[in-house]
Formats: sequence, C-alpha cells, structure tokens
Amino acid sequence: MEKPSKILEKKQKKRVLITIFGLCLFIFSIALFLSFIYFFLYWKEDQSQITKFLDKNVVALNPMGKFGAFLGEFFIFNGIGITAFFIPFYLFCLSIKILIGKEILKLWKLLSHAIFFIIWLPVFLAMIFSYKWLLSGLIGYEVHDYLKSLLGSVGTVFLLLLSLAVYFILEFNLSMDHIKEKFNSIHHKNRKRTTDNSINNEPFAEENIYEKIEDPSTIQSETILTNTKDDINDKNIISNSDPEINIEERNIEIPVQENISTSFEIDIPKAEETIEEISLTIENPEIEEIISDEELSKNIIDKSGPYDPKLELGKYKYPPLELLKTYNIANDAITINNQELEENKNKIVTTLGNYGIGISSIKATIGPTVTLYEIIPEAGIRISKIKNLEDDIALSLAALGIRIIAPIPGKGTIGIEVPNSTPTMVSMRSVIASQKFQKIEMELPIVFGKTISNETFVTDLTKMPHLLMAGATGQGKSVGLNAIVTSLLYKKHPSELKFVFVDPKKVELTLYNKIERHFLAKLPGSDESIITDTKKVINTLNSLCEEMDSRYKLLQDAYVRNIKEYNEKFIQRRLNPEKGHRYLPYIVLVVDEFADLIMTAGKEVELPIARLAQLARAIGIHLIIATQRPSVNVITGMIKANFPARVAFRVTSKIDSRTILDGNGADQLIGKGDMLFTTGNELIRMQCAFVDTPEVDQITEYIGSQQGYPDAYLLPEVYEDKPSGFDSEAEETKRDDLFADAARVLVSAQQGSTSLIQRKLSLGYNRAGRIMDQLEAAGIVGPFEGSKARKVLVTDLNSLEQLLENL
Ligand SMILES: Nc1ncnc2c1ncn2[C@@H]1O[C@H](COP(=O)(O)OP(=O)(O)OP(=O)(O)O)[C@@H](O)[C@H]1O
Repeated sequence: MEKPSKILEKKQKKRVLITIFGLCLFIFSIALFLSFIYFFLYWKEDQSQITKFLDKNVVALNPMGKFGAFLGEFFIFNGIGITAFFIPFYLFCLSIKILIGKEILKLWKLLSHAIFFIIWLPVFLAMIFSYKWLLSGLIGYEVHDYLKSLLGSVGTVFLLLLSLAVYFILEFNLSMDHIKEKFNSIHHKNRKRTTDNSINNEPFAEENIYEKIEDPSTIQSETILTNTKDDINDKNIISNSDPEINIEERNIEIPVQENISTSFEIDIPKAEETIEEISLTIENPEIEEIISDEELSKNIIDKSGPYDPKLELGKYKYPPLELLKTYNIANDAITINNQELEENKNKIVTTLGNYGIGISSIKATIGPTVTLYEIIPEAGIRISKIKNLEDDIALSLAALGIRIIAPIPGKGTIGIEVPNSTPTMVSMRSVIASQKFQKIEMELPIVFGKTISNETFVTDLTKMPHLLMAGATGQGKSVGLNAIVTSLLYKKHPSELKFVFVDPKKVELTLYNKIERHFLAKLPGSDESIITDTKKVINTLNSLCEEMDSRYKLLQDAYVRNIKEYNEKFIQRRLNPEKGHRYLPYIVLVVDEFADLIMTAGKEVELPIARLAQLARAIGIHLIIATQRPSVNVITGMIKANFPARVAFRVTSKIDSRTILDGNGADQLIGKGDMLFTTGNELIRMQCAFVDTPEVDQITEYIGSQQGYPDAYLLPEVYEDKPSGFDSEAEETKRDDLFADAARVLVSAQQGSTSLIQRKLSLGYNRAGRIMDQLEAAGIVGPFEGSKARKVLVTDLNSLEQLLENL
C-alpha cells in the first residue's frame, strides 16, 4: 500500500501541473483574441509573410507577430470567419475555471451551443455576405457554395432556417402548446397595449372616469409607460405632460384624465383589478382547516363506517367446541361419595377433639379434586392453635394435600381442604362451554379451571397484568399454559392478539407453529416463530421493549392512557394512520422454562423482563412466565415484585412454595393440575382444566388451515451494541445472513432501494439499511443518492453469483 505522505505529494504535483496548464490556457486565449483583432487590421499586409516562418528578416505587422498573423489566417480566413472569436472566448472561460474553480458560464452547455453555431453561422454569413471571407471564413463560403449548387439559393435558405428552428425546438424543448401559449401571452399584451392606447385615443365612459379618479393606483405603470410614449407622439394630448417627470410620478398623475373625452370601453384593466379578490380566495382553506378531529372522524365514519380490525381476516372462524374432547360425562360431573364425606367429617371432629378443639358446626363443599370442610370452632378457641395442628390433622386424616385455611378470608370460618379419593377431571371443553366463559366480557379472558366450589374460574389477563407460574415437573404446568392459550384462542380474533412463545425446552410449544400467520409475533427475518435459542430470546425481549416504547409514544400522541382507549379511538377513526397510528393487538409473551433462561443469560433476560413487567400493562403487552424451579435465584426479588399474579402447581418444598406464593400451600397440593392462584391477596385453590396435546393440535390445525396474514406480526428490529474495538473491516466480514438474498433481490430488480429489501425479505428498516451499507461496501450498489434509489452496479445475476463467491 502506498504511504499517505506519498499520495499527498502526488496530489500536490498534480495540482501544480493543472495550475500551469490553466495559466498557459489563459495567456493563449488572450493572445489568440489579440491575434484575431489585429488580423482584421493587417491581414492583407501579413498574408504573404506568414509562410516565411524561418526568415527572421520578414516581419509581420500584426503585433502578435507572424504566429499571430498565422493564427488569424488559419482560424478566420481559412476557417470560420468571425465565428472564430468564440475559440479564445471559450478558452478564456475554461482557464478561469481551471485557475480559480469558478464557472463563468456553463462550459458544457456553451460548447453544445457553439458546435451548432460554428457550423451554422459561417454558412449563414456566407449566404448573406457572399465573398466576404473575413466574415464567413473559407469553410463557411465553401459549404454555402456546395449547398447552393445542391439545393439552389432558396433551398439553402430553407435548410438554414429549418436547421435553426430545429435547434431552438430541441434546445428549449418547445412544443406547439408552448408556442401557442407564448403567442397568446404576446397577443394578450398587445391587446392590452391597444386598449391602453385606446384609453388615450378613445373617449372615456363617464363612470369609468370616476373609477379611474377614485383609485389612481389601479393604473399600471406599463399603461402609463405606453401612454407616455404615445403622448409624446400625440401633440394634442401632450400639452399637460411633463417629459421630465418619471413614471412613478405619472402613475398618480390625475391631470392625464383632463384630456379624456367621454366614451370609453375597458377590458383588460378589470382583470387586473381582480388581483385583490384572488388573494382573498387563499384564505378559504384556513377556514376548512378548523374542522375538528371529531368532525373529521365522524365524516369518515359516515362514509366508510368505523375501522374494523377484523376485516382483513373477515372470514376467520373461531375454533368450535367440538375440537375439544368430551371426557365421559360422569367424569365431568362431580361424583359425591357420601360415605367418604361422612368418614372425613368424623375424622376431623375426632382429631380436633383430641387436641381439645370443639366444633360447633361443619359444612362440606365438594370440589373436583378436594372437598372443603368449613368448620366453626366453639367459642374461645384460638385460630392459631388450629393452624399449628395442621400436620397432625393431616396425619390423622391420612391424606396427602390437606390444607388448612385459618380463617377463610371474609368468612370467619376455618377451612380444611381434603383431597377426594376419586378426583374429577375438569375438561377444557366443560369450562370453555360454561355460560360464565361464553358470556364474559373481558379483554383477555383466561379460564383456569374450576374452584373448590366447582365454579368455572375466569379472570382477565389484562388485570393481572402478568402471571408467574411455578410447579415441580409433571404437576400440570404445561397443561396450565395450554389452558390459558386455548381460552384466549377461543375468545380472540387474530387481529386482536399475538403471542410470543419462548420455549427453551423446544418441545412444549411447537404445536403453536401452525398459527404463526394468525396469532404469532416474531422478530423480522427470523425463521422460527417459537423461540428456542437464548440469544434470540434476548433480542426478542429487547424488541418487545422497543415495541413498548413505540406504543407509549403512540398513546401519548393520541392523548389516551391505555391500549383499550387507544384502540377505541382508532376504531372511531380519530387517529390518523398516516401519522403512524395503527390498531394495536395485545401481545402475550409466554415463557415455558424461565429457569433455563436465567441460568444461561442472567441479567440480560431479567432486566427486560422486569422492565416489561413494570411498564407494559398499559400498552397491552402481558407476560406469562413458567418455571419448574421456583428458587430465589430464578424468581428474583425484581421479578417477584413485578408479578403480583401467581399460579402455583405442586412444588416439592415449603421454601419453593414460599418463593412462589410468599407462603405455604403449594407443597400441599396433590398435583395433576391441582393449583393455587393468587393476585396478591387470597389464595384460590382450583383444579386446572385439562387440555391434551391432541386437542391443542386440532385447535391449531383448525386455525392454521384458515386464511392468515402474509406473515407473523413483526416486532421491531433490535441490534446488539457494537463491541468495543469494532471496525468497519470486521463489519464487512460479519455480513448479515440475508446479505446474499438482498443482493439478488436488488440485482434482479435493478433497483437499489432499501424498502425493496424490506418488502421482499420482511425486514425492519434498520436491518435493511445495514444490509444496504454492506452491499455498498461490497460494490454491489452505489452510494446513497438522497431521494433517488441507489445505482445497482452489478448488471445480472450471473455476475452477482461470481462476485458473491469471491467475497
Ligand atoms: N389439569 C389436569 N388435569 C388432569 N391431569 C393433569 C392436569 N394437568 C396435568 N395433568 C397430568 O399431569 C401430567 C403432566 O402434566 P404436565 O405435562 O403439564 O406437567 P409439567 O408440570 O408441565 O411437567 P414438566 O415441567 O416436566 O413439563 C399430564 O400428562 C397429565 O396426565
């Protein structure tokens, strides 16, 4: 590689040479000009001297010497006559451009004019001044002579006029319309002048005299100018005018009218008087602008109705109930085993009696998995005493999963939950088909299952607003997640809801791949919509943070507080899509194994999750995070603080239970979908609805087979920060995965546009822009050209493939 100092030195030398050349050109142009001038004076005397170049005794009269005389002879006499003066003029302009970089005239344009006239003018001059060789030059003369012999004098005239006309048409891009327009305007001016003359020459109508006197300013200076000239010619009228007075003064000179006789017709000045009226019409749009947003949206709604987010997938059919399995009817209805109830009651009464706790009354509520025995202890019994006896009572009842609730909040009774010997399965179908779920009006309704009193439990995810799920392996977490997703799929249209699935276990959520184009959101350019790779999880979380920020901006612009108000406003067409407003679907992020993520990515995952959990509720992003290891290093304080809603399936230790629920209970569950739910206050025990994998498969199949959107919902693009020491060379070698594809797109379209890459490869603007920079660096497209598309430097796909191979 060449050293920078050497390059500088070379550049400097080049500049010196250019300056010398410019100076030579400058001197030569002046010398040439003087030679031409003197040639006209001394050409006759010098003509015979110029052949004797070597004889120093022979001197030319031309002060520029024999050489000057020769140049004159060569360019003017034997050349193109006076047209030759163009040559020193052009060289002069060129030298100025070289020396000081200033373009006196546009040199290229000048040259193109000159080429025509250098040919045309000498012939024309030869035609006008035949035998005046100094004007036309020998060339002009000869060419004219030849044309004359060919076309005759008249034919030559026609040819010259025709060529001149063609030149003007091409040069000024003239068409018949232009010529007509010009003609009309000239005609208009002439008419005006004639009218002005007639103002002086013809008698005025009386009312117009008043008009003119009332508003002298309406007399245009041009009119007066014409008047003045005509006045000077017309001795009858000039008597009062002073030739010394300037035009402005005359403009308001009333005495002109003294000479005006009575009848007068005026056309043109009226058009000029309307100028003020035209300026008034400009104000009209301002009045239109004051139409309020509400009126505007009302107008649009009147015309096209409110915005319908479901319109694009207008034929979408919600999954029917039949896709869910009916477990046998006996299973769905709770079987009451009176004998078991009686036995349990007796055991409770005796056990408590053994510890000296008397019972005044006992009531049983039979749930699908457990039965709640509500007892009212005799007066004077301390509740803490019963609570402390929890393990002893459980032992006496010989039942796993006894939970004592002392007292039951809001009731003042003590609850003892005893598992049923034959639990009843709660099918997903039974809860989805329930009146409660079918009729409920919630933004994101979730049906978990049935409570201990056998009621279908429906809650709104937007109210939670995020959910933390924990449970030891095999206790029903995945079924729980599926139940949540299923209930949302049964209630929501694809336009209203999008899921982001993170599944580090790579097996649980893959079924949902089928609904990618309906219900899933993903990062632009990623192939898989179910995210299994930790690195992609980080990007996705950061992308959700960006989506959150941009949604907040939209809410701010729309002066609303939450997504619901925003979407309502958008549906009412009170938000302009051209200003970036769009219908915002809810986004639910489902993470199946959070522990895996925290172990591999730690803070990188924890921080965006915490940020989303803190801020995302208002803008419609909700998180559901599940883990089988509810230890403190997974569910950190920061996470816990931002997830008030928790679901606990059975966990193996009291510590885990405390981590997830901030209290005991989860360790006493019996598994298989037995769960506790809390939103911060009371714990609700439920049997989670069971939805099997084939059922989920059928639902996703049903949705996936319908017409969907062209692609998944694209989240904003994010890039990791460049590491320090990052240089452009490294960037070049680290080309984007879609670099080659983007190159092919541009080369086949022969159009270097970023938006084309975006469209064809479904990429965000930032990534497409970065690929474009890499394409430029690789010499596939030219540099950025402002509003125009970049030039594509590779002409066909074959050459591109070769280039790509070499890169
Ligand atoms: N609500 C439920 N009703 C009845 N049975 C259930 C319920 N939930 C889970 N089960 C039973 O428990 C088994 C395991 O459930 P699931 O796969 O949901 O556990 P998990 O907690 O996700 O386990 P892992 O963490 O290992 O994936 C199921 O195959 C099913 O037989």
